[in-house]
Amino acid sequence: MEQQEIRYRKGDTIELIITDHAEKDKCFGKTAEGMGVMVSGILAPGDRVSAQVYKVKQRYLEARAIEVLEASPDRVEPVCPVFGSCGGCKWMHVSYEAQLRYKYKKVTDSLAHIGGFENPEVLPVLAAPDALHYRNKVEFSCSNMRYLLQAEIDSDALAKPKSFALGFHAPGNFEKVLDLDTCYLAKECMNTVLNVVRDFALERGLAPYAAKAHEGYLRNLALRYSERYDQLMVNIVTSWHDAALMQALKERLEAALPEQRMTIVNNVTTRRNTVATGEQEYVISGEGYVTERLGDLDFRISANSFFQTNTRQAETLYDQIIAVGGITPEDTVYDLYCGTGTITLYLARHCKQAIGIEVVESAVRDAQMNAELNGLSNTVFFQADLKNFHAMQEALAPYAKPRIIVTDPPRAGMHPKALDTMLKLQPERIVYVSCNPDNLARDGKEIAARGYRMSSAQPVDMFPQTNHIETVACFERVE
Ligand SMILES: C[S@@+](CC[C@H](N)C(=O)[O-])C[C@H]1O[C@@H](n2cnc3c(N)ncnc32)[C@H](O)[C@@H]1O
Repeated sequence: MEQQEIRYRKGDTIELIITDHAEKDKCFGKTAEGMGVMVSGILAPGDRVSAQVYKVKQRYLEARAIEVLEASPDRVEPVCPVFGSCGGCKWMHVSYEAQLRYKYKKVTDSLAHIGGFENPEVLPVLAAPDALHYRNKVEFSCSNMRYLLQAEIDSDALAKPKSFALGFHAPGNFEKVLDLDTCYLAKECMNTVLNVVRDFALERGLAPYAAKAHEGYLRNLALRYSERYDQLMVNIVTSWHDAALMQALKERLEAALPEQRMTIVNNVTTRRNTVATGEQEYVISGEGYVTERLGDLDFRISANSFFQTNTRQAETLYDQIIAVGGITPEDTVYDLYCGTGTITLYLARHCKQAIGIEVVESAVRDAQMNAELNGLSNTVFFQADLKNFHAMQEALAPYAKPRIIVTDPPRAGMHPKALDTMLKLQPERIVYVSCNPDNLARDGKEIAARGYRMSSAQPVDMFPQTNHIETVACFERVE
């Protein structure tokens, strides 16, 4: 008898097995009849779930998970009680071993399917030594609209005021903030500060920032921690400066953390956006920056400087770059998208000349200062948009041609013009550091088409409990 085709309709409840991760925090699944489904929900490959269809496409369905009927063996109990409501961690519901497996698969799949690399040889992911409390920087937001947890909505009992929250933005919501007392990715001293600042703000009746109305005083609490020197930076971002209030808060923080080396700064901004950078900075106590050590280099990090957020894995990542770069003392090396020059300085210890290029002016200033701090005089930094890399050749002419180019672009990958100019320089080796496997694969495809062979791809896990993965890919010129 001929099998009857099943017709799916919007609103149908279906049952399916989750097979893989998909784009934008969704998962792929398949019904028993073999129909592909893109499902949203906190899911893991191996889960059997029921879901409600909300879109019927010609070749697949889109659905929202209703219930996990049978849990994947990868699942574990998340340590954070607000996991799922907070957008910070995406994969706390699966074991760390499973997270590494998923990340490995993501890099391999992207290189194969987008990059066209046949059976790409991807090395096992270098796991982070700490799966929790690894972040050296956390930015909390303050809002007059507290995001309510489902349990609170269901019970109608509000344990805290609705009109004040200090924590993380609810996923996809620029106004509402989930009030937190503990972030499991932050250091313990950061959580202490979070609670001291909240208590202080509530006691004093400080007005939380209202994003839509663009009013209120307290906007963000940005914290940085230097592991090597045990220094904490507390950056209170407000809409105006109130010296007496800052003094009182300083005393409160020092009383709560009497042993902690601490610097307190107040960044003031009148901008509409919710980014935690100020137009003006007031140093309330200490030096106004922290110093961190990577390898045998010191880096001075001020409130608004970029620095890798996982210190221990940053060292692993940079060691990988040196290991695959094959750099000799005669080499000139370019470091494209150099940020505050951390990679450039790492490279400078091994080569004759290291040249960093970066668009953000303050980052270039930090890079120059850090080169001085470490006595590395064989570095040069250019402030430029790499979209115009081709127009920089005259400025670069006094320096030797680079044998090796390191590139560490933002998530979007390299601008096509920057990629083209880099390939026209024909370095012997390109070390591509990427935080986005899809764009690494896209750019890697072009690099391979222009006469290079991908000789290694090493994923490094900088962000446990999230779906992010960093990869160091090495390309060698063959033609
Ligand atoms: C992933 S970060 C790399 C930072 C640095 N390599 C490190 O490890 O600390 C990317 C950097 O690219 C810079 N950037 C973004 N777009 C750029 C552009 N068009 N031209 C030059 N630099 C750019 C950003 O400011 C940022 O510092």
